[in-house]
Parts: sequence; C-alpha cells; structure tokens
Amino acid sequence: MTDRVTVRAPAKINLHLGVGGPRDDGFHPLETVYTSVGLYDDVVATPATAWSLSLDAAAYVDADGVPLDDSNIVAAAARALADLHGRDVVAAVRIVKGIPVAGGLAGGSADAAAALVALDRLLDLQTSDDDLLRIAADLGSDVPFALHGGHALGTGRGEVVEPLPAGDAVLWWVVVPSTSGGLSTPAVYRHYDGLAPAASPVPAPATAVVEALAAGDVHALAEALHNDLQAPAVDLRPDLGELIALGEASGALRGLVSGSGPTVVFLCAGPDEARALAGVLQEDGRSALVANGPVAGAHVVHGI
Ligand SMILES: C[C@@](CO)(OP(=O)(O)O)[C@H](O)COP(=O)(O)OP(=O)(O)OC[C@H]1O[C@@H](n2ccc(N)nc2=O)[C@H](O)[C@@H]1O
Ligand SMILES: Nc1ncnc2c1ncn2[C@@H]1O[C@H](COP(=O)(O)OP(=O)(O)O)[C@@H](O)[C@H]1O
Repeated sequence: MTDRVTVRAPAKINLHLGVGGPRDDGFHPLETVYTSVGLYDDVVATPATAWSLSLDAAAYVDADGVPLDDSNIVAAAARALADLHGRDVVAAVRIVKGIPVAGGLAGGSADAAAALVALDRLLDLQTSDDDLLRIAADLGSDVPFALHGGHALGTGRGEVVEPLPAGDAVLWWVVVPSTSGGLSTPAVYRHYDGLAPAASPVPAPATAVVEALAAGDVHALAEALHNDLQAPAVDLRPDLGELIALGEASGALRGLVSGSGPTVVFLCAGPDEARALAGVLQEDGRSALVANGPVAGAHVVHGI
C-alpha cells in the first residue's frame, strides 16, 4: 500500500452566476461559469487503523471555522466511498488549508474532491470517474467542479458540469478574504429570495462570459462578469461594496463578490497590475492575495 497520498484542489470563482427562483426542493437553478484559481487546499491521507482528521491552516485562514468532527465534508466523502464500496474507509487525513473558510471560494468543496481522490488512491478503491462525479454531486453542488478545474459551465443546482475551452488568456486575480467572518451560503440564497421574490425560474444566461473566454479577451470578460448573489451579499455586508469601489478605483478591471461571498475578487489586466493593486490594498490594512488561473482540478501531487 502507498504510504502517503497528497491531493491538491483549487478554489473557484464564479465568472457568471445566474440564479433562478427556488425549485421545489429549495435549491436554486443556476447557470454559472466556474473558473479555478491558484489558491489551494491539500488533503494528505496516510494509512491508519482508526479514522482521524487534522488541520494545518495558512495565517489568513480562520482555522476555528473548520469542524474536525463527522460534520467535516471530508468525513462525508469518506462515508460516501465506504457506502459505494461496501467496506471501511479508514485513514489519517490532514487538511492543509490555503483557501479562506466560508468565503464563497468553495474551500470545503475542494477538500471533498481532494479527499475522494486521495482516499481512492490510498486504499486502491478504483472508483470509476462516473461514480466519483456522482458522489461529488451528492456531497455538494460545487464539488464536481472541484474535480474538473479549468473553466466550466455549471447548470442544475451547479452540479452538472461541462468543461469549457480554456481559451488562451491567463486570468490574474487579487483575492481579498474577509477579516470579519464568513457568510453562510444558505443565508445569502435566502436573502436573494427576499430581495428578488419574483425572480424568473430560468437563470440569466452566461453567453457574454462564455464568448469573452472563447475570445481570450480579458477586457470583454471584465465587462461581462455577473453575480446575482452580489446584491444580497453586499446588502448583508455593505463593507463589500466599499471594497469593490476601492479596488476598481485603484486599477482593477472589475471587482466582484466571489459566489455567496464575502471574499471579493478583482480581475486585473496582468501580473504587474495585480501585484500593484495587492500592494495598495495591503497598505490599506487588508489581506490581499495574488493568484492566477485557470488551473487543474483535484490532482495527485504525491504518492501516485
Ligand atoms: C453559491 C455557490 C456558487 O458556486 O458557491 P459558494 O459561494 O457557497 O462557494 C454554490 O451555489 C454553493 O454550492 P455549495 O456550497 O456546494 O452548496 P450545497 O452544499 O449544495 O448547498 C448548501 C445550501 O445552499 C443553498 N443552495 C445551494 C446551491 C443552489 N443551487 N441553490 C441553493 O439554494 C441551499 O440552501 C443549500 O442547502
Ligand atoms: N473541509 C472543510 N473546509 C471548510 N469548511 C468546512 C469543511 N467541512 C465543513 N465545513 C463547513 O462548511 C462551511 C462552508 O465552508 P466553505 O466551503 O469554506 O465555504 P463556501 O461554501 O462559502 O465556499 C464552513 O463554514 C464550515 O462550517
């Protein structure tokens, strides 16, 4: 048996997040364009006779926000593999977190995707890709994309993922995690329903973003960025609106709330512009990370 498997999975940003009115099951139909960005969590799995879960976190990550009991999505991923294969799935698992928690960057989903791959390889379960994607969708709407990475169109409740051509543009981002706590995804969706009670059941189409990506045109992409959850997130956290205005006045092509927030991301014209903007925001006392994408989805970095 391999003595250690490390799988790395990236954060996501929604370049387009069209949200329709709620379905009968409470979920919202989405038309979204996901992109992966080079901020990562690693999941390290080693053989053990009993299940254990531990955490290492970057300085800007709120480690207290990550439960280490059975409610962690990594434990749910292990249970899902155990159910599928009808056997125990036991390992010592360490999450090394570089993705801010409850930030709208799908860090938990990245961990779930990485854990599925790491446990599958460590225990030689030989799970098919179809089964991995199906289990991923059951674990959370964002988890299938974390397996894919790149750019992708998401429909259904976000779990139906279709890769989009990468185009040739590298997207340069400044990522600004919130220093005053996360936002709950269900709470932001509920607030969206309150602010837009007559929302069309059909989500806004992603055409403009898809075309800008295909053309590799970063300026057109900046204009096309769209997030229906931005208004409710900014209504709950008005400081996000001020941050977006500051970043846009300081050189960003566009600022955007990431998913359900409260992380704010700024699309920049290139690496120099991104580093300059991060410098301005850091001088203003904020944490600001420079990252680019698209990058690969969950992939083995040690212990193939
Ligand atoms: C908003 C988005 C945008 O990509 O990401 P985040 O900003 O949270 O990272 C996603 O829709 C979050 O996906 P994920 O975090 O996987 O959500 P899930 O675990 O499937 O669902 C959590 C809860 O969010 C709400 N939910 C989620 C997806 C969806 N299409 N409609 C919803 O209403 C429901 O209240 C659900 O109970
Ligand atoms: N491995 C995990 N990493 C982060 N959060 C987790 C994890 N497992 C469960 N959670 C719970 O999921 C919530 C949402 O986390 P996260 O995926 O980081 O945010 P978001 O859905 O905004 O992208 C957290 O507040 C935490 O309670």
